[in-house]
Amino acid sequence: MKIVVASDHAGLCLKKEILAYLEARSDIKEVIDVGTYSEARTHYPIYARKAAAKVLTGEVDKAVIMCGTGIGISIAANKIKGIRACACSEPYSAMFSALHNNTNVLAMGSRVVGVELAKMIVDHWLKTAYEGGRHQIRLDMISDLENNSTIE
Ligand SMILES: O=C[C@H](O)[C@H](O)[C@H](O)COP(=O)(O)O
Repeated sequence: MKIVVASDHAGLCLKKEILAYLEARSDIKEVIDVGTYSEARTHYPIYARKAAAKVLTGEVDKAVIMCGTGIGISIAANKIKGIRACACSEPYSAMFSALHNNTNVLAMGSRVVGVELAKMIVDHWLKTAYEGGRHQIRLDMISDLENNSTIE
């Protein structure tokens, strides 16, 4: 499996920890870090977009993205067609986002979760496969929203 990681300045410290954690795992073939690389204040949509691009081109399988809360960067990622991002601060939601929603992006907040909890969230997310079945009609409905998002 290949993973891209990304963060703004606020998520940088957690991203460094998660990057090292993923690189140490034997089941992860490659981890790509698309920034940010310094603590200089920046803007999370830039990094949501960079990570999403890697997922959508198929260069990587999934993305783990971080900002202060995980909220802004997940909102940005979810604006990109084909991205299903979840912002998680506990493992249960991460696991069910994979099982039911086939999420391809996991967002976390470095000002919200500690490093060990974040690793546990990543573990549960990565080890859980999409269940398909009844959930696919809902994902198809989400795709319809992406293609026709004007609400009358
Ligand atoms: O949802 C937004 C993120 O948490 C940002 O990381 C946060 O807003 C950045 O805040 P600041 O510019 O005050 O570091």
